[in-house]
Amino acid sequence: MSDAPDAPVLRMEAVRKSFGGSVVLRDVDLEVAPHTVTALIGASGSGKSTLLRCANLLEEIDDGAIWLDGEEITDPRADQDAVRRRIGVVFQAYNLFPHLTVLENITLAPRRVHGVPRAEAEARARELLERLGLGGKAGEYPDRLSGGQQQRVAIVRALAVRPRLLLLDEITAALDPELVGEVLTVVRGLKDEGMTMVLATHEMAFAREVADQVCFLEGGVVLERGTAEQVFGEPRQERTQRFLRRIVEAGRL
Ligand SMILES: Nc1ncnc2c1ncn2[C@@H]1O[C@H](COP(=O)(O)OP(=O)(O)OP(=O)(O)O)[C@@H](O)[C@H]1O
Repeated sequence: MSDAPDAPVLRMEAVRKSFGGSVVLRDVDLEVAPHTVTALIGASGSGKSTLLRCANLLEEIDDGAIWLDGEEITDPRADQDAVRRRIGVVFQAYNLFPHLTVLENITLAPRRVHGVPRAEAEARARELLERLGLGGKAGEYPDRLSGGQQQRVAIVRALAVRPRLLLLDEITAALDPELVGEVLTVVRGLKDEGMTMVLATHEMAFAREVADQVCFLEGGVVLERGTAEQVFGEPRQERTQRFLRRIVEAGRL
C-alpha cells in the first residue's frame, strides 16, 4: 500500500489484451491521481470498455500490470473479490434487477457482499438517493422509472459500497438525448465531492468540461494523453485531429 496522499489510485503499466488473434490493448500506460476524473475517448472499438474491464479485473490481461492504491491487483495472489469491492462500476445498460425495488437493488451488495447491517445499508442508500434527486423512489420498481432515473439508481448502487474508484462505461449511451443531462449532472456532483473516476464517453463536450486527464485511444494504443486543454486544444497526432474534426462536424463538441 502506498501512503503518499497524491500516489495514484489506479496505475496501469504496459497492459496488453488480445481476444483470439486480435490485439485490443497494446502496452497501455495510465495513471489516475486521487480525486481526479480521467476521460477515455476514441472511436468505437478503440478499446475503452476493455480498458475499464481490465481495471476491474473483469478481463484478465495478457501482459503488463495494474495497481490499485499501490497494490498490484494483477498479481495472481491478489484477492480479486476484495479488489472488485473497492471499485464501483456503472455500465451503459443499468443492469438493475427488475423484481427488486430501488432500495433493494441498492442494498443488495452492501448487505450480502460487504456484510453491512440492513438498517445501516438502507440509511446510506436513502441518503444517496436523496443526494441524487431520487428521494421519493426507494420503493419503486425499476420499470416505473425513466432511463435517466434508472441510470442514477445504478450510480447510487455503485456508490453504496463506498468505492475507492468509480468506473463509468458509456453511461449515457443508451439514454434519450433529453435524459443525458441529468446523469452528467450527477457525475459533475461526484467530481465536486472528490470521487476518483475513469469514464469512457462519446460525450466530447462533457469530457472536455469535466476531465482532469483525457486519454485518447486508437486501435488499443494511447495516442494522446494530457489535460483536456492539451488533447482538445492542440492535439499532436494527425489521427486525433481527424477524429476531433469528425466529432465537431457532427456537432458533438
Ligand atoms: N469479449 C470479447 N471477445 C472478442 N472481442 C472483443 C471482446 N470484447 C471486446 N472485443 C473487441 O475489442 C475491440 C475493442 O472493444 P471495446 O468494447 O473495448 O471498444 P470501445 O472503444 O469501448 O468501443 P465502443 O465505443 O463502441 O464501446 C473491438 O474490436 C471489440 O470487438
